[in-house]
Amino acid sequence: MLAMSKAIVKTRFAPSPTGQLHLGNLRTALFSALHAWSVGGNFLLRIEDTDAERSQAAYTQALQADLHWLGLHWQEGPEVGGPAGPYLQSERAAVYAGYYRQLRAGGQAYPCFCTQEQLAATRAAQRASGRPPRYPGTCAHVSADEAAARVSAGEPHTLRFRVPAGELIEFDDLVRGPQAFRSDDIGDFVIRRTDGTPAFFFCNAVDDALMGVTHVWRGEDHISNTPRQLLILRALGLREPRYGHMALIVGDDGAPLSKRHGAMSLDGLRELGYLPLAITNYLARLGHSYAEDGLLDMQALAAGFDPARLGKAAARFDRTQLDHWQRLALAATADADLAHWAGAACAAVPEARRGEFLAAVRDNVLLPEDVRFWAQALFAEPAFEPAAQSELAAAPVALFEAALQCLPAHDGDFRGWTKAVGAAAGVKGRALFMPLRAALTGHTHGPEMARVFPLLGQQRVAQRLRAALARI
Ligand SMILES: Nc1ncnc2c1ncn2[C@@H]1O[C@H](COP(=O)(O)OP(=O)(O)OP(=O)(O)O)[C@@H](O)[C@H]1O
Ligand SMILES: [Zn+2]
Repeated sequence: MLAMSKAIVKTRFAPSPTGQLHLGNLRTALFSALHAWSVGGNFLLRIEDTDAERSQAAYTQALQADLHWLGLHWQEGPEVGGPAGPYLQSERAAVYAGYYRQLRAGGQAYPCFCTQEQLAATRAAQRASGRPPRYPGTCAHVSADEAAARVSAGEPHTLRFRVPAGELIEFDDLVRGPQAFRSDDIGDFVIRRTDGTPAFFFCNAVDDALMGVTHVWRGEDHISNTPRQLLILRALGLREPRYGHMALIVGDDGAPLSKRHGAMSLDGLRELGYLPLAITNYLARLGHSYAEDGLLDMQALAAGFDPARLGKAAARFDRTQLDHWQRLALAATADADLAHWAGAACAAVPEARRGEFLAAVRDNVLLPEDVRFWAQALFAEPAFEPAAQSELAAAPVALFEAALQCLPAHDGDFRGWTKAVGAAAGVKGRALFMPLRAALTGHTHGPEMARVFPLLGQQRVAQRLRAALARI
């Protein structure tokens, strides 16, 4: 019997290690991984570190740590290896050399000896006459002999791809549908820089093909690169992946998030205390819709992922939405894991009381800075907010006197205590609870008083009641 061969989906994330990853980069990584995993395929990581000046090994390490932290573990790439390595482009020069030779042998690439100054002058002249800047083909007709002589003489040169004339380059974008570009609008472009390093168009396209990537998900900043990359692949007879160009994530200023422009990095969000589950759930809903509104783990995010649900509109980074997912992610965090998350934010709380404290405030915090706020308010000096001050001012003195009197009989028992205080002072409901909350915490909102009360302890409660009396 003939076995049906089912093509395995392979997607990839191919960042340049030139800065800390931001949410724009990470959504691309997330959707790539989710697409592969949604159909039992593989997710590959490739490091595009060909720009020696801007690339740093520390960023390569950092981006791998970021991906692991989010749960985006790749099946092929650095650390795990695979059949198509190495996965750092800086280690693939020998692979590229063979393909450069192939293009040159077929006349599809040629050395260009134009200097930066010459190229700049040409561009300026083209702009001045209203034409789009494009390489005019100066070196395209240098004879093979002359070119060889100049190369052996050590004349600096790039390698350019010879773009065929009069072709229509078409592809069906996974997000944006059918696309068509005229080859006549594309000047012969550089595929190897003067220093011998590969240009993006070239190594990115060649590696996708050699690594067996079936679907390239990337930001729409790359869409105009795609026809060039298809030309290279067609010239080399390499397999073309499908391309999907997603709308970019923009910041508050409307500009796309970018490493260069110092977008808030994942590292920055982690420092603030955002949880990986909050970030993945937030990103998965940014430009993609799920039937499910609740928090989903990576497996469920993959199961519900459908490329057909990707939107075309640019998405704006929205902290309020992120906070919504942070709230859900925090609610899903076990009590035992909260102390680690809160870290130094609990410093004001005696170590033995931290578990109890975190259990009391967990529904009232989003980030460790909020934990710090309540640690201060409950265990150090509360900073009285104006609303709390007004509550104290409006409450009868008798209320606080009764509160002090009833205290010894109801240690740690908030319900019993407030019942007794209410009866003794003749107040109930809001008029009873608000002034007590204000006196004990300095605020008119916050964690459940039934939990705060035992946490404060009789002595501190008495102190604060006396302080309240002194204030009014
Ligand atoms: N603002 C953004 N929104 C969505 N995707 C983005 C955004 N910026 C970059 N990407 C995507 O992230 C992937 C990795 O890109 P790259 O490493 O070049 O990042 P970059 O932030 O564009 O860097 P740089 O600022 O150095 O150009 C690419 O697929 C790119 O399209
Ligand atoms: Zn030239």
